[in-house]
Formats: sequence, C-alpha cells, structure tokens
Amino acid sequence: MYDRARLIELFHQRALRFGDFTLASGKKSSYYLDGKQITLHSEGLKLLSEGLLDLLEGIEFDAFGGMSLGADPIVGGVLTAAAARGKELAGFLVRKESKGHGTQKYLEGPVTPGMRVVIVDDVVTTGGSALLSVDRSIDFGLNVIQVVGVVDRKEGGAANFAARQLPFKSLLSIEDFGIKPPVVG
Ligand SMILES: O=P(O)(O)OC[C@H]1O[C@H](OP(=O)(O)OP(=O)(O)O)[C@H](O)[C@@H]1O
Ligand SMILES: O=C(O)c1cc(=O)[nH]c(=O)[nH]1
Repeated sequence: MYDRARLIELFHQRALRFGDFTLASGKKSSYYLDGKQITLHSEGLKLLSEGLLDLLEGIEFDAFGGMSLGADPIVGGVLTAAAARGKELAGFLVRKESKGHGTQKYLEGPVTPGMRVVIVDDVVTTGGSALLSVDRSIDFGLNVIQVVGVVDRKEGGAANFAARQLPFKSLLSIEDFGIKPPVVG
C-alpha cells in the first residue's frame, strides 16, 4: 500500500504552480502541474510507481508504456516496482515524432503484437496525448486494455477515453489539490 497523502504533499510542494499557462491542447490554465518534478524525484517516482501497480491490481496485462517524455520515468519506475513484486512486465515508450532514420519506429521496447498493454500519462487533461499513444500502440498491433494517469485534471480526458471504450483510472485528481475542475460538456 503506497502513501497517497505523501504523494499529494510532494505534488503540492514541488509540482503545482499558479500563473498563466498554455497547455498541450492549446487551452489556457491558471495552474500547472509539472509532473516531471515528481516523476524524476526518487521518493516521488517510488510512491507513484507503487501506487500505479496497486491501482492495476487484478488487471492482467503484459506491458506498460506511454508517450515520451511524460511517460519515460514512470515506465522505468513501474517496471522496477513490478520486478520487486516478482511480476514480469515489458515496458515501451511511444515517440511523439517518428525517428526518421534507422528503424523508423514510433514504439520502442520489447513489445510484440497481441500483447495486452496499459497506457500511462503523468498528467491527463484532454487525454489527447494518451490517445495518440493508444493509436500508435494499436497501429503496432498491441491490445490496449486500460489507460492510467497519475493526475487527472478532469478536463475531458475521462469522457474522451470512454468514447473510445477505453477503461480509465487515475491515481490522483485535481480535486486532491483543492482545485475544482471546470464543467466540461
Ligand atoms: O491530456 P492532454 O491534453 O494531452 O495533456 C496532457 C499532456 O501534456 C503534457 O505533455 P507535453 O505535451 O507537455 O509533453 P512532454 O511530456 O513531452 O513535456 C503531459 O505530460 C501530458 O502528456
Ligand atoms: O494539459 C497539459 O498540457 C498539462 C497540464 C498540466 O497541469 N501539466 C502538464 O504537464 N501538462
């Protein structure tokens, strides 16, 4: 069982910033969660990796991956935490841009078509980034069975995953930081 309260405290201390921000989706926001301040921190990565494995308890999957850069440290953390639990798991990273030379691949890692995979993102806003990972994974032949986020800002992501019949869970939501999400229609 991971220490959820401590993970929230770390996000509060290190990742949550107020100001004027433009998000990946082009939306404007008065706050920003810099997930990498947590995913690239020893205690933060350990906590969220344990938390994600707890969240995925009971779900059968072969591989865990997501869009680079947000997913990079998380995938490493979850694979290490899985090994400590005696669970074999493959990891993979999805490139934003095609490599353009060499293998020309979008997906990197020891995955093979037909594997049941979970897609992760550090912060989910509209879910657009996670859905791009989903589409590239499907194109590769993977069977996407679940999407997980570390923090859900609750700005349409869940509805967009539901529209694609993709189960979605997140470890934390923006409400854990006392922030009310906008009403999305
Ligand atoms: O749910 P969405 O609307 O897609 O927004 C969330 C995405 O935005 C951020 O990535 P960013 O595009 O900043 O890329 P980076 O992780 O490479 O910095 C974040 O890491 C998520 O991947
Ligand atoms: O929507 C985004 O781009 C976004 C929001 C946020 O709070 N943090 C982040 O890394 N990305």
